[in-house]
Amino acid sequence: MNFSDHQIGIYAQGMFTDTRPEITTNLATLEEQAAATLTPEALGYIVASAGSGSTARANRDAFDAWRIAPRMLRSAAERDHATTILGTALPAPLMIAPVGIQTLAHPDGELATVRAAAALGVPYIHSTQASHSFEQVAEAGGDAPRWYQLYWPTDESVLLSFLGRAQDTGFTTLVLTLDTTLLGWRPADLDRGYLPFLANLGIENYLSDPAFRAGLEQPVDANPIAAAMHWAQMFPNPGLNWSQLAFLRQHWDGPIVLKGICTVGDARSALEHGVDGIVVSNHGGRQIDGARASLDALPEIVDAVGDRLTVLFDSGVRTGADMAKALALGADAVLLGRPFLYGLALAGQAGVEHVLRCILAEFDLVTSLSGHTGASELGRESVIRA
Ligand SMILES: Cc1cc2nc3c(=O)[nH]c(=O)nc-3n(C[C@H](O)[C@H](O)[C@H](O)COP(=O)(O)O)c2cc1C
Ligand SMILES: CCCCC(=O)C(=O)O
Repeated sequence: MNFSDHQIGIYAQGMFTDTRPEITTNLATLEEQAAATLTPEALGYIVASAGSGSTARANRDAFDAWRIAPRMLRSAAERDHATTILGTALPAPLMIAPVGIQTLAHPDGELATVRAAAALGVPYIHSTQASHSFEQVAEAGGDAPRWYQLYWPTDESVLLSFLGRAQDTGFTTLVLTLDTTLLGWRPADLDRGYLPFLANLGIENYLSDPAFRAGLEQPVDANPIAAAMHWAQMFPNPGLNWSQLAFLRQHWDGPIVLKGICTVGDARSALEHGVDGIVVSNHGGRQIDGARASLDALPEIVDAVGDRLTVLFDSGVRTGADMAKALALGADAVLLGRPFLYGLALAGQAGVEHVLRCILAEFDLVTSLSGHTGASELGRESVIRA
């Protein structure tokens, strides 16, 4: 795939038509454009962060504190960014972060996102909170690489049912999210008394689950509120602890990744507990207001475990240059969060594709212009503290 062709295509569109592209190519300001299409509730849920927003801001500040140190005259005509992460082939070290309830952004929700993933070969990670089921996404997704993100419910029959359905429908790697055993303090939602999974949005991934349904006194359709409350009772799991990972190993036949690691100590524990990878992440600042920036945690975690664990990264990635910085600081691949959701909000599948193509094209240009022939050449010498 030649990512920079996307740039030429955009210029050519300007040459042959007098219409403006409907979605901006400025990934840094995409949020403003998407905001205009979302309801206040959806906007608050998607964009706002925990508490005062200090961690979300810190995520961005951390990117600004690193600058790319470009090198010249290095023969970067032929470039190859392809890589393989835990057995999954990627055209470049980019994946789509797990995001719940995507129908909040667009009626096609996860179906649009997985189709965009298939069109570009960029992996899609299916949230436990998805508004479409494993089965619907597997059918829509064709040959898109697909992983599954688990929120560990306290009801063991539902947990086992999720793991079984995910494996039966071809999700290859399990991502266990650690940082959301309780929902963080989110004033934008609290002020409106708004929580999507209590807002009767039909979160099909669990509403369709046979084990979940077996625990209901009335069918979902007869009493949707009771169904939502049933989920609200099994979702919080603050008792989750390291010793339970052995149980996942027994019931998941494939790689396991822990998402939400922010310290060297936890990265070492992940290694000791025999998982295959981690995602250095603070959940986009949505959980602990005041937590450190995800990018600030990355280099020391890579130094401690990077040679023995796959280290993925998210929280704050907005542009191709951000992607290059995180890879330079040692991430094996980055997860794109809110930006793809903005593309989804603006134009469904086409919008997600647009955002993925833009970030990949910009990444290709930034790395090439700074003297690299591929993502694998990015290293600490590629960046410098501002
Ligand atoms: C609206 C929304 C919903 C999310 N839902 C999930 C989820 O279901 N599971 C999960 O592990 N992370 C979820 N996340 C967190 C993302 O996977 C990712 O960690 C985060 O978006 C990265 O931060 P960024 O968007 O600022 O780059 C969600 C994020 C957003 C914005
Ligand atoms: C209950 C959490 C649902 C999705 C999520 O992870 C988020 O909103 O950040």
